[in-house]
Amino acid sequence: MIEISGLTKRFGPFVAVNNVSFSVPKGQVLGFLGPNGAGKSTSMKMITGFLAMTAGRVSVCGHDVETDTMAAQKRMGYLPEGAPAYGEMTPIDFLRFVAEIRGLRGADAAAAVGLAVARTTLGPVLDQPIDTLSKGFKRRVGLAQAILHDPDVLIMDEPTDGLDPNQKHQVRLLIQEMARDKAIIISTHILEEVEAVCDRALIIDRGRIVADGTPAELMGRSRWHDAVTLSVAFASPADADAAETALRGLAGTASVERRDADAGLVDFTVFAAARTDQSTAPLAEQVAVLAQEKGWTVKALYAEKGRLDEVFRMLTHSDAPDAPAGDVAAPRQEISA
Ligand SMILES: Nc1ncnc2c1ncn2[C@@H]1O[C@H](COP(=O)(O)OP(=O)(O)OP(=O)(O)O)[C@@H](O)[C@H]1O
Repeated sequence: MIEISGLTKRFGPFVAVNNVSFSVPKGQVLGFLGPNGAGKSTSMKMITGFLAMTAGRVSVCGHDVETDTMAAQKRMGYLPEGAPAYGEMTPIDFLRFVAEIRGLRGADAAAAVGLAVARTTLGPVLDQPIDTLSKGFKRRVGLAQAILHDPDVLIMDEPTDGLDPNQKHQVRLLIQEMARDKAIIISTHILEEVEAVCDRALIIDRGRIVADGTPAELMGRSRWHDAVTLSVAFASPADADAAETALRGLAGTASVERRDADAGLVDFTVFAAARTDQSTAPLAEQVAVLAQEKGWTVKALYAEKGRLDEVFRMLTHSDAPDAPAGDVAAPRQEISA
């Protein structure tokens, strides 16, 4: 439903988005991750046709965003960053206005506005000027206008920004519910959100894609992937030393960290070696079997899927200094009408 190839944006000599290509099929929620200034909002503005691209091509439901902008925008809902414009309007007037420009009339418009209001629980503030609303309600007005015409494609720039935990949960449920028959791109800084709602994540850094995979695949790149932490009570320090040696000797172990607590309680974190042979037992199982064989008094044991924040830090930079002007996709040839 969304096809993007070679998407590039320069601001003077600065390259904000650098030769980005990906596609999103129906039914997929794609998470767009990256540090501040990575190029997420700029990409979303180009995908939705609100910012001219320097090079590349974007097609939405078969419509070229640059040459067939209106048709592409009809199929899209867009939640930009920040609050909706027209702050002096009330949410109900704003949504009726959006329904009208989306071509909805009469009962269809009323039904669409009613459904969007219900889905974003805007009922209590419908008659209050948007400027006077809390950040969370402003965000929900933006969300309501994006979903109003039930678009096939939804592009949402930090949809849960400014929402309290209950509202975040509600919006994530709404995204999951809508995902079945839409292609959705969301940008977010909240890594739990990626695990909660995204089927796939793209990490973008300094305008380039640096990772593309399911949340599980990305977590698989973490040092913490399959790591096992266990707390064991030992009668003597010598027993703890022997246990550490045994843990280090397991086939699946890459390394072991040890933290001695009071009263003979020791925490071990056993990091997993890359599992090349799938017929060997997972590390958690190897550790559990060892603990049972040795008769350790295990107080707690858990395995981790991996840590997305660690993968994010590994792949991205915390700042976005000026990118070099070279090494950029060639500008697209002008297409004559
Ligand atoms: N109109 C503009 N003129 C010059 N530079 C711009 C313009 N718009 C964006 N940029 C620059 O492009 C880079 C990417 O910005 P963008 O807003 O896309 O980042 P982002 O990934 O959305 O960041 P954030 O997470 O902070 O929202 C930034 O360095 C930004 O300063």
